[in-house]
Amino acid sequence: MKLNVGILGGGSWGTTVASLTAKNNDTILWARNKKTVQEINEEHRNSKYLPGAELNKNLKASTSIEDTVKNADVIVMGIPSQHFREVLRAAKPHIRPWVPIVSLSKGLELTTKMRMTQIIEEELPGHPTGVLTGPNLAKEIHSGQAAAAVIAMVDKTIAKELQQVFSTGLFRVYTNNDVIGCELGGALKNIMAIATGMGDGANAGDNTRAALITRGLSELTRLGTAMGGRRRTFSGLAGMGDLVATCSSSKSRNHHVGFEIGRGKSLEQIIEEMDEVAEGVKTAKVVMELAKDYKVDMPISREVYKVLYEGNTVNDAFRGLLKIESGSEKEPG
Ligand SMILES: NC(=O)C1=CN([C@@H]2O[C@H](COP(=O)(O)OP(=O)(O)OC[C@H]3O[C@@H](n4cnc5c(N)ncnc54)[C@H](OP(=O)(O)O)[C@@H]3O)[C@@H](O)[C@H]2O)C=CC1
Ligand SMILES: O=C(CO)COP(=O)(O)O
Repeated sequence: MKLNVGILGGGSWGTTVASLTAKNNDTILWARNKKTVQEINEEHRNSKYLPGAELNKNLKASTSIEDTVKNADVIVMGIPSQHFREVLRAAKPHIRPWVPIVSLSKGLELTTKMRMTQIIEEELPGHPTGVLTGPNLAKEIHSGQAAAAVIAMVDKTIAKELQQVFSTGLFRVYTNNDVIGCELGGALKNIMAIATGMGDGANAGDNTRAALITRGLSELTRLGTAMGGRRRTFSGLAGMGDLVATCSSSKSRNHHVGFEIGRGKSLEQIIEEMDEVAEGVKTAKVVMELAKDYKVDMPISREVYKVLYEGNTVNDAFRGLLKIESGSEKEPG
């Protein structure tokens, strides 16, 4: 069945997902930047975020939130987490009552510690909500490389319908009804990507990266399950899958932040030089509070936080991790 899809956010991921859904559905992408909208409509490109990528010719873009969402059968939010709520509020008066809202974002709101689907439920109660997540580096999907993702929704029937909307030949979408776990997997792995980036930038080696990924998985599983996610979810695409892709890829913005820190640059300079979002930088702050709230030990996240915000060096971080007594791998998390 062909649906009307309204996607908010013309960055690298919002544009990528819009180009995928435009293959089989009528899709409108909202971007606030007029030049981006004009370029998508006239040249089928978004050169700011996806240089060199050719977008689906059926994709239409608009600077009007109202026009993007008013006839939509599903709304997709590709807005970075710290701006998610303000854009959703702007769209709210124009959204029909029953329409499902799917988040693409992998972060937590700094001021409230909320997940994006919690924000949707708070701002638009009664709408089915979900998240599309997984190991999905936008630039690879544009180069025609195969990838798998998860659509997580509590309502299995809607999840199955949306599975069809997002799936294309090379983009394979699975369903999952653990929204909390899927959403937390995507947000928490970004901190681990900063950690492995730091190691890679400082030439720490492949063994170190593997140790960080593996212990990172146990760390994010510990917090994720304490917050209500299912353990099994963290070993799936939204957990381990995304963790492995992001922690080992120079295409990841979070890995890039860590890498440049590992090479000696300051966080301020790195952010200044970046045009795209690295969600893990803010998520690291939220996670320190969540770790306290849920009484969960998060040693890797803590060391990343200290480097980002307390002036510690990458060497301090690795020394800090090595000082911790190594327990048994059999223990929970
Ligand atoms: N890129 C990827 O590979 C993937 C990203 N994600 C997640 O998707 C989410 C979106 O990221 P991504 O597309 O990569 O981000 P980008 O940094 O590529 O783009 C950000 C987009 O958000 C817009 N934006 C920023 N601030 C505001 C605001 N205050 N109001 C309205 N629009 C705003 C930008 O508009 P403007 O250009 O006008 O500034 C731009 O369109 C993130 O949470 C990310 O973690 C998930 C999977 C893969
Ligand atoms: O989430 C992503 C891939 O799944 C994208 O990661 P970055 O935001 O670090 O680029």
